[in-house]
Amino acid sequence: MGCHDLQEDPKILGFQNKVLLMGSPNVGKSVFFSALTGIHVVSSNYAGTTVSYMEGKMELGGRSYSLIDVPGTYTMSANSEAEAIAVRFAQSGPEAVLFVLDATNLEGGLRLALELKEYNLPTVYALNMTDVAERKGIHINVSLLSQKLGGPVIPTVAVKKDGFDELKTVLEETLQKGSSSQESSCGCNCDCSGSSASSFPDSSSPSSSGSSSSDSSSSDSSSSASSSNSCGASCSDEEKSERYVQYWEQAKTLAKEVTETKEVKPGFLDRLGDKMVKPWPGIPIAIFVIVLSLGIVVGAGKALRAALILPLINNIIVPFFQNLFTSFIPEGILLNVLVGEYGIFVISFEWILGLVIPYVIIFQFVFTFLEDCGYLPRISVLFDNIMRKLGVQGGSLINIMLAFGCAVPAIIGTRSATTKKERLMVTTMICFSVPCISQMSVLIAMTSDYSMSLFAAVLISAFIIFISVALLANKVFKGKVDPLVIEVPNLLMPNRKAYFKKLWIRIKQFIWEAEGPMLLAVFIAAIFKETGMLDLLAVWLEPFMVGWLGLPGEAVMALILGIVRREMSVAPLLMLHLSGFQMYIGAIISLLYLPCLSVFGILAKEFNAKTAVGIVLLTTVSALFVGGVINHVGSFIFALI
Ligand SMILES: Nc1nc2c(ncn2[C@@H]2O[C@H](COP(=O)(O)OP(=O)(O)OP(=O)(O)O)[C@@H](O)[C@H]2O)c(=O)[nH]1
Ligand SMILES: [Mg+2]
Repeated sequence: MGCHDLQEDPKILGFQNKVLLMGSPNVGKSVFFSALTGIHVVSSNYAGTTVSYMEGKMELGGRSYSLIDVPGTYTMSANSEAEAIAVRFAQSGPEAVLFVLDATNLEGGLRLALELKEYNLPTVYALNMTDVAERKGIHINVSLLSQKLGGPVIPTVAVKKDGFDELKTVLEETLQKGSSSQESSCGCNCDCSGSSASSFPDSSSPSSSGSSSSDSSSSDSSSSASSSNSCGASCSDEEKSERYVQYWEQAKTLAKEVTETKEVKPGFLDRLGDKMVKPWPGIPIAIFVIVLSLGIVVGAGKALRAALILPLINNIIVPFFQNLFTSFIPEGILLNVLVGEYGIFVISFEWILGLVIPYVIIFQFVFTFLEDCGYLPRISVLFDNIMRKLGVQGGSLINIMLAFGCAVPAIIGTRSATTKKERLMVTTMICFSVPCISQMSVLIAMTSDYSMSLFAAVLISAFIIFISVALLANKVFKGKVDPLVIEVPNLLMPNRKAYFKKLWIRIKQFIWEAEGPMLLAVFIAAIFKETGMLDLLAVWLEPFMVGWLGLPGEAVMALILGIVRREMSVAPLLMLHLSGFQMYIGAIISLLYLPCLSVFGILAKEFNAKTAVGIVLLTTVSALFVGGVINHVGSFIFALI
């Protein structure tokens, strides 16, 4: 069964000498991956950071292996797309598994470890987070655990690479042994009758068997009625849930047997972490954290811009290029395209370096900290009830928060959603009403330079739009939303080195990925303005722009550039000396307006072209409709007072 399904997945089968990094979500797999392959992948302190797999080369004992960072899973029953990938890899004939256990939550990891034993794969266990376990007074009897699991167990602190030398040696030995004894490449070896418990050495005879001890003659797909591609999923639903309960029971017993917990007074972080998930004082703390984060981004971004970046642009960079080009290019269109009002060498600095970069950098500082300390899942738990009323789980808040950074990883992150409805709902909410930080930066500059209350009005409106979109989408999308299953991680002080590395990678990635499209938008703007095309278009579209939206005709530039990048749907408005009310209309249109080209691409890839086109049409129409309605209602009210 399983092996047949894999033929459809040549990419997964294609990797040579696979070693799988597996385990529950948020146990540190990606930190192992980065350390063992030298490839940096994002790791964050919440479940579901890795939703697709990563492959990297790892050298051990003179041989090269493909190390695969498999998405974290709670079970092998393929409940989400991320779990389905894990199942497919387990069935793809890997040479070995490096299974990461979290020492502070052994039971959950063991449940999955026992289930994975059905696949008969040579396995090395890394008992990670032993630093946090120690802080909590948790002591684990490593040799007993190793006996019970029938495979080597190595204690580690991944963020400090503690235990890695031993881990590599043991993994190398296991791989050598495995390559001489491995027979089958499809290890699926489960027994729906419940005797799969035999894959777990009996606790009364701890040393009796190893990871390859399970009964290889037990049933395979022939016993199955189901067509799912998971080993365990070949059983009927009833059998599956029986097996699930069985594994829980075994994991619970085993965890109890090997764990000794000393009473230690919980430290400050543990106490704070517990308090943060209770409505009191969790909700006031959450409001404080959100307001403080916003305050830091707005305040520090504005300060950085005013004190450093604007003087640099206005006094040094732009005059330099103006002098340079005027010295050898005669007055005319070419000079204007380069250094005129909308010149490429003027607005690329003013918009990209002056408006976007300062806020993006500070946002990443704050967000990466919240991500790595483990606060985001706490917000998810806290607001689960409210989010559920809107039609999604609290857990989806993590992806929604991620979208403030950029919608692209957030939409990819929705792969961890357990139902199609949840995925569609969250994606729609992100596309319609969550501004990315680039767009926010320009909104902050545009509205707060005018008045802080205008900025507050835009934020409140964005919140109302968010709720309305969710309620509407909840009616439109049929299906169910599963209850929240989220593991609240330990509250950690982020590891300084890992934090700065991730920050640097994110900023570099932003500049690398956003720079091209931003420059393209700047180029289009310069050509449109300086060749007179903008004026023509402005006259042509005047009835719509002025009559319906209440904006000057030239504001059409914002609508054109907004197709390329979201922040460019606001930046051109800065040049137009708008009134406060017009700025508000422009801000709301930009909030609702179509997502940028990259988002369009990812929607087409993750869903299909129809969904992508549908979202683009709906966002555009609703932005222009709502903008016009605000203009007319507002003008009517102003006329009355
Ligand atoms: N204190 C401490 N933190 C760790 C250790 N190992 C990993 N972490 C942190 O734990 C968090 C989770 O690590 P990840 O590597 O993202 O976990 P993952 O298993 O890849 O998670 P998913 O991709 O969600 O399945 C990160 O914030 C890491 O920095 C450790 O041994 N000690
Ligand atoms: Mg990961």
